[in-house]
Amino acid sequence: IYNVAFHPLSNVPGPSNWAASRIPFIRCLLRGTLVQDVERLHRKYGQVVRIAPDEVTFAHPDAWTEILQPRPGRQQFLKDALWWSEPSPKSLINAIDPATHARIRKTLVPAFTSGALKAQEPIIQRYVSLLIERLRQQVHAAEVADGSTNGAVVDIFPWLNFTTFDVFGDLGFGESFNCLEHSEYHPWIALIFDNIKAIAFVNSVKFYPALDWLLTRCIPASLKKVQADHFQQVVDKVRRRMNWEVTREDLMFHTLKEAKEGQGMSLDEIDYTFAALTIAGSETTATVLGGIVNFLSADGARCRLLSDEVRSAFASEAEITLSRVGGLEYMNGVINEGLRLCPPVPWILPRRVPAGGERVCGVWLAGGTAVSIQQYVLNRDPALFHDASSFVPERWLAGEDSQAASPYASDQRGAVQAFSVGPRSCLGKQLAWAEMRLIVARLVWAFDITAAGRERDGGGGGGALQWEHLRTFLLVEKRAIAVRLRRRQARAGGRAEGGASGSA
Ligand code: HEM
Repeated sequence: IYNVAFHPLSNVPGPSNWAASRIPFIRCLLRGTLVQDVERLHRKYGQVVRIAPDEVTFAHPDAWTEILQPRPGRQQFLKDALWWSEPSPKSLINAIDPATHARIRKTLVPAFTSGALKAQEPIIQRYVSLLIERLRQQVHAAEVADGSTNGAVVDIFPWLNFTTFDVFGDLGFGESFNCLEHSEYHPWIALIFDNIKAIAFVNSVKFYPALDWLLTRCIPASLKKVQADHFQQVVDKVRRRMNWEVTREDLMFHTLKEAKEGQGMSLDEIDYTFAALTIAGSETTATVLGGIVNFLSADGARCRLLSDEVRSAFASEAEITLSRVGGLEYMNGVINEGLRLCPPVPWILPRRVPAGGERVCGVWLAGGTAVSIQQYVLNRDPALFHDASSFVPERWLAGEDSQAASPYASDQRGAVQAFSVGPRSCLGKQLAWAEMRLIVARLVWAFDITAAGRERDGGGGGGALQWEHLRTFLLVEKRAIAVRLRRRQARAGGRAEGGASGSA
């Protein structure tokens, strides 16, 4: 009764059972449906909703700057210790203290500049070429088997994951995970999603400190062992990388250089940071790519627009380089639309309102209140985007926001911040864009892509897979995206693949 009627947050809109206890939140978190359930609450109660006794969540464009962007005269909203605290030592991602975070981030920044990315391009290209080669082999094998030219049906999600993990393995540790080489998940990677799911479960226990001790002891020994083995593999990789005299400037180069000089990160911090980076730098990019392929495969007209743009921009596959793909306007629209509808971090985990309280999006909140941002919900808000749940790359094209006649003129493009903003925003944004551009361009250069099957429960959304049905356990759970890949066919005035040089 106190939480609902007398608590300082009792004036914030929201369902009374969520305001009364954490239980509805935890139930949805453990079911993996929190994002969809909170979306229903936002549509009913508005852009600011109380989703727990001490948490208010925002699907409001101003929340990005008001919560995450430090401003003069205002204290910073720090990451909520409940989600990011011990037992692990500090890493870039879980460091809460701004000075610790800034020290770790400063060490890593040189590895993520445009100059560094240029030097990393040959490594990224190598794995994108291997991806295309493996997919071509599948098409060839299927066509030989059934004596047709119908191509092959492929679940594309694992292949995208293989590529982003192999790229990160090479860039981060100097050794690929060899997923593409062996056409299967490295056993360590196969466990990552279970590990993330486990974190969601463990965190739900932390809401009840009195039970925490007991429930933590209920976590099966086998799960604890999986987590320990997982981490040990990163430690082994870091140690191997440290013993190599590598001159190329990969992601660990500057970190190790500073560590040798007794600066930057401690060994523990390096281990934990690179363990977190392996997931942050691979799962995320693969999710957006999966979303893009899913939507395009179900929309022949838009897929053709994209492949026409790519195929007419380059005379050969070898010409598809980072410096040249950046200028493809329709492709940029496709990727932006993928980031809008399929954000791999669908909700930004809570920050705490600083002591003394602050106003956020017009609502006064007491110090210590947890505040989170629902970017999946925000990006699909019909009040902010015309035809909000449809995949429409055109909304991002130059001029659409200034032509009064365009249905997308009033779209709030700035509300989409898939990489977040402020000092904790994504460090790998440029690397992610580079991978997405090269992979999307090379896929539509090489193949005509169509959806191979649609979910039987169908209805709305578009794509072989209904994105709205995917569960979230901090990150988005992956399900099969069955697409038919055919070697590209010549269109009027165009070239068939035989005319393209530089095969992978
Ligand atoms: C499309 C791909 C990606 C998206 C949409 C994305 C999104 C995000 C978001 C939303 C955050 C902030 C999370 C929070 O504040 O709770 C974040 C943080 C981060 N991301 Fe990404 N990410 C992507 C790819 C990558 C890649 C490729 C890397 C590196 C290899 C990377 C490294 C990081 C790191 C290190 C942080 C933590 C930064 C800090 O706390 O200072 N991400 N990312």
